[in-house]
Amino acid sequence: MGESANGTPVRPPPPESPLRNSKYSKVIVVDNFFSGTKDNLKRWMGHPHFEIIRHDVTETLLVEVDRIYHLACPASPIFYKHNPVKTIKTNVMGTLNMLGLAKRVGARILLTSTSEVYGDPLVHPQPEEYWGNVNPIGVRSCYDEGKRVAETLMFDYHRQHNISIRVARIFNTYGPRMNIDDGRVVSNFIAQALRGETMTVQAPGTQTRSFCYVSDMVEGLIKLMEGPVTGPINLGNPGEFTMLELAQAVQKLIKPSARWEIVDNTPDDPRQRKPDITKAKEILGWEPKISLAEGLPLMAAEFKQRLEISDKK
Ligand SMILES: NC(=O)c1ccc[n+]([C@@H]2O[C@H](COP(=O)([O-])OP(=O)(O)OC[C@H]3O[C@@H](n4cnc5c(N)ncnc54)[C@H](O)[C@@H]3O)[C@@H](O)[C@H]2O)c1
Ligand SMILES: O=c1ccn([C@@H]2O[C@H](COP(=O)(O)OP(=O)(O)O[C@H]3OC[C@@H](O)[C@H](O)[C@H]3O)[C@@H](O)[C@H]2O)c(=O)[nH]1
Repeated sequence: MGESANGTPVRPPPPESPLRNSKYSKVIVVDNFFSGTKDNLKRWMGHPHFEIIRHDVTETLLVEVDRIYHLACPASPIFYKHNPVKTIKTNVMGTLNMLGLAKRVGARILLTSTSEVYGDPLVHPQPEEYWGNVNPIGVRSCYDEGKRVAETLMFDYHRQHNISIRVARIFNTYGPRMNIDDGRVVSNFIAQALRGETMTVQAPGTQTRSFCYVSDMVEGLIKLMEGPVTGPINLGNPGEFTMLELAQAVQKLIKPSARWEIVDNTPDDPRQRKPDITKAKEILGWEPKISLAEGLPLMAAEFKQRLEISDKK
């Protein structure tokens, strides 16, 4: 038995499934398309080892798999606050169903938890040992308390049923193919600047976030899934920026004449956030490679294409 980051023993992987022995990996995407879109999957459609199932994870799912990346959840604050009861159901019942599936087929399961489990953190930067500062009855609770329960379920299934688990605590991640109207800050600022709209900096503007480019995140998730520890492990880019600094970076990149205004914020917005990624570096040999200055232009170029904005405009 190996030892995990938090001292929880890691059980040996379940017996080899027939899928593990096949020459190629097969991927089954399960999504109810609440905030996602099939457009992002077009290039894989028709591939013999790729399949999509329209399914809501709050319902039971019967498939044969040996790895489960459990990402399904509304993730943008405007989406998760839109139907908070559904958000918490997705976190609780969705995670229970995915754990039930993992138990039935002997699969390893990875949960994409979040930096939001640290709430409005009183420790900075945030290490995995920090228990957080979360409002249990606020407008964000459906998401942050939901993810905290999802983590609890993961570890209870691990201890009680010997399920092989991995828990990633993801910090703000961005990149091409995000929903243009997703509502999160990087996509908002880029879309607003490209459309010639005023960027909406929510008050006070001095709150900080650390932004990780999507390809770095995917690499981190795969390393965690195939690595030796259960986690929880922070995955994120430690570069820390205020929202005003982000607006300035987008202005410099897209249009010097782009403007921003300070608008009202919603309650319980964390004032600071930055991952301590010592564990990810030491245990997984992972750290992000793409800085915000490198990632923003890649995202802006793809947003331009989708918004059909030419460089001459
Ligand atoms: N991007 C980030 O900054 C970030 C940070 C921390 C954690 N996460 C987590 O990573 C995961 C992916 O986030 P994302 O940023 O790619 O968001 P996203 O909205 O692009 O992806 C979430 C996906 O889950 C699907 N979904 C939602 N509810 C579902 C349900 N009940 N059944 C089936 N599918 C459902 C959506 O349709 C969408 O395709 C989420 O679990 C999120 O909480 C993301
Ligand atoms: O238009 C906007 C949108 C957001 N913001 C600010 O930008 C900061 C980041 O907001 P986002 O909505 O992008 O994301 P948050 O950091 O609040 O939450 C995210 O955290 C990690 C994940 O789990 C989720 O993807 C999401 O909950 C906040 O301080 C918010 O007030 C703006 O200034 N303007």
